[in-house]
Amino acid sequence: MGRRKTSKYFATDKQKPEDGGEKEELPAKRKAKKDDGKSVRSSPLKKFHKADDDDDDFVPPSVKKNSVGATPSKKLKSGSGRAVAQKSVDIDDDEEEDVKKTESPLKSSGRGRGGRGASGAPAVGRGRGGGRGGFMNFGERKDPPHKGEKEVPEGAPDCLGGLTFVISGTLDSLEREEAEDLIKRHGGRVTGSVSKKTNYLLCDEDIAGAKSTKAKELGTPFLTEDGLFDMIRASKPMKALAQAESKKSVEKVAASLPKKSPQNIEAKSTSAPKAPIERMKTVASPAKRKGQNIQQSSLTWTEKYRPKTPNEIVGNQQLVKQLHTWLAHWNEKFLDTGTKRNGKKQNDASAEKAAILSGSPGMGKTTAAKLVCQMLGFQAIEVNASDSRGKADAKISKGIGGSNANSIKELVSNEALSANMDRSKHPKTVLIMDEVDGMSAGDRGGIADLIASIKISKIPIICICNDRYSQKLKSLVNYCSDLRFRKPRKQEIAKRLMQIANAEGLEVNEIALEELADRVNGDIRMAINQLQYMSLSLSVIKYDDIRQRLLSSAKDEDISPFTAVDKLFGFNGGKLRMDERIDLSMSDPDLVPLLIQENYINYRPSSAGRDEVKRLSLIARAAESISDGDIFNVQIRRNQQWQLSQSSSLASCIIPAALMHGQRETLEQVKDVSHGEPLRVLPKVRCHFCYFTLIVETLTDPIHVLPRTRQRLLVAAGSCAYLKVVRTQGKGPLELTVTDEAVKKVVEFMNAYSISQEDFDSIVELSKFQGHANPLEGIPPAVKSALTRAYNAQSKSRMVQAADLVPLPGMKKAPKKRIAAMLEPPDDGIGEENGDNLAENEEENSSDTEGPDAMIGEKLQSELQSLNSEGIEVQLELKGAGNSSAKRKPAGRGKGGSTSAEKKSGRGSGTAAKRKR
Ligand SMILES: Nc1ncnc2c1ncn2[C@@H]1O[C@H](COP(=O)(O)OP(=O)(O)OP(=O)(O)O)[C@@H](O)[C@H]1O
Repeated sequence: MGRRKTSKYFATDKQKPEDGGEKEELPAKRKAKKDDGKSVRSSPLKKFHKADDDDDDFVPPSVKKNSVGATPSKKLKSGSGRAVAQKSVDIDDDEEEDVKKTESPLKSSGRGRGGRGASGAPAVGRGRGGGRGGFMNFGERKDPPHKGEKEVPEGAPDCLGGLTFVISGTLDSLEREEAEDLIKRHGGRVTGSVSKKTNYLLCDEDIAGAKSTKAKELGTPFLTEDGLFDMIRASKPMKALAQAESKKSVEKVAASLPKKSPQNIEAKSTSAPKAPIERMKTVASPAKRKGQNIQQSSLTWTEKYRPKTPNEIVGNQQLVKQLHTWLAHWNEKFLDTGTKRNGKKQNDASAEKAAILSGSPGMGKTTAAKLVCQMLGFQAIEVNASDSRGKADAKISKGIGGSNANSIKELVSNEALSANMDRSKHPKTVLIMDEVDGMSAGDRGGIADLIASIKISKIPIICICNDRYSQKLKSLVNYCSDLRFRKPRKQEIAKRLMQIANAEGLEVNEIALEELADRVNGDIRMAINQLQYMSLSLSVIKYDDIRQRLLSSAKDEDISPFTAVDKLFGFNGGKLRMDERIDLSMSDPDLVPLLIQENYINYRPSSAGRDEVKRLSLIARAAESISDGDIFNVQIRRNQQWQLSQSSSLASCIIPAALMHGQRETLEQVKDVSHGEPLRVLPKVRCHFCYFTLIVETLTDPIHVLPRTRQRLLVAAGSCAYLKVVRTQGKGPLELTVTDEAVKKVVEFMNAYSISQEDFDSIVELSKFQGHANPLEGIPPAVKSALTRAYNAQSKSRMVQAADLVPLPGMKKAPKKRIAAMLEPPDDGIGEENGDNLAENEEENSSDTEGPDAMIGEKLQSELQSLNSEGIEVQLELKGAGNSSAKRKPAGRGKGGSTSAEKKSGRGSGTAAKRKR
């Protein structure tokens, strides 16, 4: 067993596992098992879907029919499904989360779910751990220990046909998504949780999670990655055999035929028995396809295969019935004026005189509405609500020939449509208002008018929308029967697609269709369109073709900034091509940099491994790059230098993500910080790293500290030089006997990292975390005041640099007025004078950006002192020369609002306006 030599999990095979040790094979019968560790054998029969299984999965008849060449029994004999070391690994049960149920990459963005990204190569963009947990849980799974070290076998195309796998834990060399692809490519099915239908639990370690417990309960055999590889490899000779057989049979048929036209032979050969392994569907011959009439073939498949009866609608049958009932009783409920009761109802505002069908696009809402109308003999008048803009004139007469909205009013109130008229002569009418959520806020009371129309309407109105929760529709839904369409299950969609493929004579694998169905996020229209598109170039569609197609079509998809960041920071972020990275970062050039800035600190870079120092240096480099991005950003925003956009996204997104991509470390909230403010700290991490995190947390608040300062502080905090000196080692310079030397060292250190006195106090304050003693305890007051004096004495040489004023080659300088505006005094007058002076100084300084100016430094000095004391953010630079100005936080970078960090660091006295400066 080669794997035992290579896998770290098998290195501990001999250790007795917690639940009873190594299992050779697992019981065939689905009875509850005791954790006695006894080896049991699995029955091959159970590996096929049973009719009485839960209906979670779509089981086409072919699955049952096909005893695929690679039967489970054979596979087991050939060494698959072998023992799995029952090693106990400390992994969350979340690890067992279903990766199958992740959102489709084609889905429109912003739902907060993890990315099954479709951008990039198979393994690319589908981040590990990017399952239902979404962005925050991203990357919680470990890397495979021998990632990419094994050759992935190529087997017969359908050698895993009819088998259902569940993947658990970390595999030896494959990412889960890669394993999933491998299985599907070979005709197997992958589901998210173990059920009676599951044939194998694919795992290389028994992490005793929910899946393995369930598998043991049901007697589902465990299969290692090597077992799977063997299984696939074993199918190769069978494939050759099967192909030979199939070839023979074709030849036989051809020989037995009188020599006729080539078309005939072709037609016959297609009807020859198929190879047992090839479980492709062929119903219509190519000849049939050719024979279809021109009119039919010119139709798009979505039109051609539009359901003809309500029963043909995929999914949501219950809602279709409800709609049918509502419409069938509409007249008697709202129109029959014979009784007093009915007359009252007509004016009842709460009556559901209209129906609203909601759900994401392409699910069949319009189709359902039309079919139900047709079934009940109603004539449907379809109006796109987003076209009928604006409020109708109160006087209907004025609307004649006027706005669309008025014509709707005319329609719904038309006497000719009322019950008094002879119904046999006037067909019943329904108004279908499509895209009611498309009425924009500027539609001058469009929705209100629609409600008014509903109230007076003498015909039923069916409203259709995508976003049921749109604010605009809040009042409308009160007047409507609320029918919310849900995404049909992928198996249902796949079944429909299979019918279409069959009718079109396409050969397509059902697993491939399920993949397509899975990826379109319930959008049947899109699935059908994709299928039609592929049929133009292929007559046999395989799993890989679908993947390929979806990957390329995903490029045109609107990707949300969250997904973009998810991908950039993901494990596979490093594998993305540069153009892909640029696309991702440009998906929202405003928000992506902010998300990068917010999150880069929360990743453990895969290139750093467990090396904390390396990690910190990467953090520092990322922060440096982000602050460079700020400089570009300022040039772009203020000076309209749009040609810098790519440089900006490179600096603020691509470089930080390239440095930091890896595993996300979720931060948790703790409330027991001495200052009473909730802070997030890394769980299970203590010692100085806590402080590091706390400091980082404070410093990552963009209002508190500007990126460049933050970066330096991060380095300081991260390397713990500061804290180590002051606290951890307990022998900081301040404890040195020679006070001057100690003070000098500390001030040098502070200067080196641009740590202001407030920052110093913040760090000291923060390091009191969780009952730790004051790090400055025991340091004599005289030393402390010597430190303050020394720090202040050196402040003359400190210069300030703002992103706004950094001259870029070939760029024009920021206008003086803007700089002055930027430095306007705080609202409450505390620093009015100071602010003005500073503004003046800045003007002067900005005109002298070409070289150092000691005078300016001196002038600024006093201003900076006072600004600092008022809590105004300035960035101090030790570089004696260069441009100088107070730096303002670039607009839009802030989290907004005042933060705990400010309070903690004693800066809470300033107003929000001041802080933003
Ligand atoms: N549930 C379904 N069953 C079968 N075919 C469907 C279904 N949903 C959509 N289709 C196919 O997609 C086409 C478009 O569907 P339809 O216009 O009804 O979707 P919709 O939900 O109204 O979309 P939108 O919200 O964009 O208007 C149909 O002609 C049909 O071919």
